[in-house]
Amino acid sequence: MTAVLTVAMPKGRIFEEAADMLREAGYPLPPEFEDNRKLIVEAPEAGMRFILAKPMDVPVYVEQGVADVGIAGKDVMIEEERDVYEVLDLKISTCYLAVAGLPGGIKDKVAPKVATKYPEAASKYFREQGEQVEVIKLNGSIELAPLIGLADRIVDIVSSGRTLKENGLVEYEKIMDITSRLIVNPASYRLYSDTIHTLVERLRKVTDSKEAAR
Ligand SMILES: Nc1ncnc2c1ncn2[C@@H]1O[C@H](COP(=O)(O)OP(=O)(O)OP(=O)(O)O)[C@@H](O)[C@H]1O
Ligand SMILES: O=P(O)(O)OC[C@H]1O[C@H](OP(=O)(O)OP(=O)(O)O)[C@H](O)[C@@H]1O
Repeated sequence: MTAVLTVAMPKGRIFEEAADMLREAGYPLPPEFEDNRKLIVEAPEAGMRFILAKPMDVPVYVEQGVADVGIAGKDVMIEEERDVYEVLDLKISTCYLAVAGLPGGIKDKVAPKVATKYPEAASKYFREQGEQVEVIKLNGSIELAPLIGLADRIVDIVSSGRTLKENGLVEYEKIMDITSRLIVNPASYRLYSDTIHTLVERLRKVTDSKEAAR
């Protein structure tokens, strides 16, 4: 039997690309899907029910089992480390996580301050590099921190590189490439294995055909 899946969708940047991809995969979403402020949207023809969440919260809904599947950036996955299965790289919302700061930033400072929206990911990265840093958590406008002396470096997402450039900052090192992932609640994966398997395979076809067209 085909189950109705509850899907945790990230509001914001990823939303549109993810919705387009689901449509391409053959899941008809209502035309008003994109332009209302409802947080729960039924899509019976797709056999889905969507909950629209803050990107950072998507793995929480999926881990807790109130959503069967979800779409989350790899940045969110490494920051949150939730008990969910990451089953497919959707290859959308491409960007990367990097260390940046002022040009010629002091490299040999003891325990430099690092401002970031990703304290766990940043701490892990510097630990692996064998470098001691003091991590300062911010919620946005990360590029401000080195400009006003709050931090020596930042760990943040880079996409076009425009924000760094326009604020006179430079990239020191790339940490990792980021794309969005399809994630699944482990119990749902067992309970609704056929429906979830079909979803994964259909989405995989879309990513593969996009890859082939490149
Ligand atoms: N230039 C970018 N900046 C930030 N995130 C990006 C960028 N490009 C792609 N992404 C992806 O989009 C996700 C963030 O989306 P979005 O900016 O809508 O959410 P947010 O960070 O919670 O924003 P806000 O706090 O402003 O609501 C990230 O998890 C990342 O995977
Ligand atoms: O390389 P770019 O294309 O310039 O994109 C990167 C910028 O976009 C994000 O910020 P966002 O717009 O989400 O604002 P925020 O500062 O509120 O997080 C990110 O934190 C960078 O600041």
